Amino acid sequence: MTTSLDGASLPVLDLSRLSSSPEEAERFRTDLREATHDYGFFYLVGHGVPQDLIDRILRTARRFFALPDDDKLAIENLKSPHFRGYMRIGGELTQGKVDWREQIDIGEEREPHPIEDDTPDYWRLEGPNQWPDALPELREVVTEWYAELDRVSLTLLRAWALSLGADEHVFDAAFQENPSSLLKIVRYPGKDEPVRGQGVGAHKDYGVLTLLLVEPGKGGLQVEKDGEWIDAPPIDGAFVVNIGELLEIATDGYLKATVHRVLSPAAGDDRVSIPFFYSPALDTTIPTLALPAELASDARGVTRDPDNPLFATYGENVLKGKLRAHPDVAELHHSDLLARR
Ligand SMILES: O=C(O)CCC(=O)C(=O)O
Ligand SMILES: [Fe+2]
Repeated sequence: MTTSLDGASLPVLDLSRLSSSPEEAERFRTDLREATHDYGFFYLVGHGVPQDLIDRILRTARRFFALPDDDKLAIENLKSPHFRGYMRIGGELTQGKVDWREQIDIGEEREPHPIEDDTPDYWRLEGPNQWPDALPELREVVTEWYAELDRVSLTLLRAWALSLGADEHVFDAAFQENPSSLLKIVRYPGKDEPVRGQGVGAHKDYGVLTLLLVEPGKGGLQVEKDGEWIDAPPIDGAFVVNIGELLEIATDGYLKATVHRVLSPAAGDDRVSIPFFYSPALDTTIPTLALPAELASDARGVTRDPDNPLFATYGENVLKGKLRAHPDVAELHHSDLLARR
């Protein structure tokens, strides 16, 4: 069974069960499948990411946001055609409304992809990061974070594959060469308002799976379930994990990319969170799994929303999201794309 912890509103799964007996590993995989079929969200413990690294990345995040504006704006995302770098409060839209958060977006460190006439548009997302000169340790800790979270993510992805009756390695190829994972380090400032407003608006994540770290004690994340919002406060030492649109596509809706949002903290408070979006190469078209009959009968089909078309090619799906969320970067660097779309 899934562990239950006081106050946990979502299933809690212990990843170390996978390295216990084969029977226990099998039970873990069933729990994983059920949690992501029913909720699309769960808490992950037993993941093996050192607490010291968790503390260090949270501390470094706080130091980054405490830098003078000039240091942060030196790496503003408006300077990057690849949507990388620091975004000031008000720079982002979800469902056409302003998100009340500042953040730094960091991707895989690459050279810009060569662009010719027939190059698919999404290759524009590939390129270098912008790192803050004023905080060199950010790059060090983020590099370690990527290595740890890649490991946890691949372990989860293989467990999903097995639990869905597929080959354990069915998704491996897409993640081995040129993965395009993305890390956001986010701060939600407090706001004085009668009803808690939009920290980040209701959305689904674009990719495969998200590992979210939230500062202890900082609520605000809400997850949609049967038309209601469930609070998902952080549990010390646990990640909040959710699946993205690509796994919904891969399973014809058997697994669910669940809508979630963050409410702004109250005035005088703020909240730091660090979502890691584990993602394949931009030109990956995610394979559709042939589910065993007993699961296939529970597949709900992929969500059809005219305001949010889902694309099976990851680059298309993420470019859709970036152009929509960061219209200022899009206008500045990709006006030709906007005109064409
Ligand atoms: O900050 C959080 O807790 C969640 C952020 C999120 O959902 C996102 O950036 O996609
Ligand atoms: Fe999200």
